[in-house]
Amino acid sequence: MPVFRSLAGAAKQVLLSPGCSCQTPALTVAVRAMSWSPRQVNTDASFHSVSFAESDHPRVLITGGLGQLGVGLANLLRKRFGKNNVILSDIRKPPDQVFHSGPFIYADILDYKNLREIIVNNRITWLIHYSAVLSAVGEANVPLARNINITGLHNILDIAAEHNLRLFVPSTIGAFGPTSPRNPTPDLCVQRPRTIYGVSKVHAELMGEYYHQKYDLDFRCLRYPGIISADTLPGGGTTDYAVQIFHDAVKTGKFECYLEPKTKLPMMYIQDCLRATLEILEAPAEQLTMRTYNISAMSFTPEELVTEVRKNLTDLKITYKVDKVRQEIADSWPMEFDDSNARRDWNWKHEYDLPELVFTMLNFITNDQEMLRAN
Ligand SMILES: NC(=O)c1ccc[n+]([C@@H]2O[C@H](COP(=O)([O-])OP(=O)(O)OC[C@H]3O[C@@H](n4cnc5c(N)ncnc54)[C@H](O)[C@@H]3O)[C@@H](O)[C@H]2O)c1
Ligand SMILES: C[C@@H](O)[C@H](N)C(=O)O
Repeated sequence: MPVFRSLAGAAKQVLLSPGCSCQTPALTVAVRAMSWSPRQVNTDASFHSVSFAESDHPRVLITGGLGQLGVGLANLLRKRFGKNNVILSDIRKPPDQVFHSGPFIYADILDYKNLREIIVNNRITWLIHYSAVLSAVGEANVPLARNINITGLHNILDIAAEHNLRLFVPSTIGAFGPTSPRNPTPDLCVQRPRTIYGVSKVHAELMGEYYHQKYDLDFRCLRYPGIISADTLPGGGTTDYAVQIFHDAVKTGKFECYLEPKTKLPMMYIQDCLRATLEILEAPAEQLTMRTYNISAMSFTPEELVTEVRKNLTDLKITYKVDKVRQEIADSWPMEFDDSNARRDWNWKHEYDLPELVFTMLNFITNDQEMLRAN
């Protein structure tokens, strides 16, 4: 299903998901009141209840793991740390193949007690917080985005501080806005985003850095560009067109783009994104001069992407039907991302550029289609 064509539906689906305690404004308030009470975050508290030898493999929990990025990250981390040391979680039912590929658990980030139980019972040492409502769905449902991206994040920060966890929270190019320098956008500059998604991600960056400085929380954060993957669909963002084009090109030979042809945005192939995530998580603390880094691989416009796809699928037909909301968002985001600090501090290097990305995506989706036809 083309995710970007049914944002209202997607927002509704998250709202109505079993276990998601965010159905009405009244409930929202109740959740906030309840989830505050069990916390013992004060300056005298001893958060560091259990410590693990450095040589031990980390025990990892990934929240929001059934979205575009979580399953791929779990696969990568399981190869490195062992299948049973990486627990994938979400509030949705996992597909069979995910359920059978390693530990999966129900975890609602709005339920602090449930989170604490999972962290304690599974002796979690690294928390990777992927649950979020992305930019376009967030604009369609601000209360939901505020609840998941801000209230949920507060639970995550407190639980991580309380249990001395290494915490990774991704941020985004969407954490910048129209008054930020856009070409290129450095790590440190004006950040006045105009979406609830962007506002919540700036909040996450600042809160994480504050907890690091105040409570010694091992907070690590990367600002991801738009991520492109072949086997998982994006969850309702502004950059989703750059995934959908490959599926439509292979299946139907045509694609309708909701952004203008000259809209330039930073993008990255999923494998680079997940490898960067593992690298920042493993980087020795003394190498990190900052706790929030831009990472970058390539920038392109729809027009440039189409030109590259047509080198492989010459008959691809493109039409443009601009979506006002997403166009406005894209016009306020970085065009080129300056990631020189990541390259200097922990040796970040991307592997996929535009031709490599297009080749890999088309290959994957074409093979997938052929296998489907054969079965
Ligand atoms: N995909 C991208 O292009 C991109 C770019 C920049 C940053 N990011 C960030 O990376 C992270 C992962 O992105 P993604 O694309 O996989 O997101 P996604 O939208 O595909 O998935 C988010 C997941 O969060 C889950 N979720 C919703 N409410 C929840 C709750 N109450 N408790 C637990 N889980 C809940 C959803 O079920 C969903 O599976 C997000 O924080 C996102 O902001 C993604
Ligand atoms: C860029 C990113 O955060 C996400 N893909 C979105 O468009 O919302």
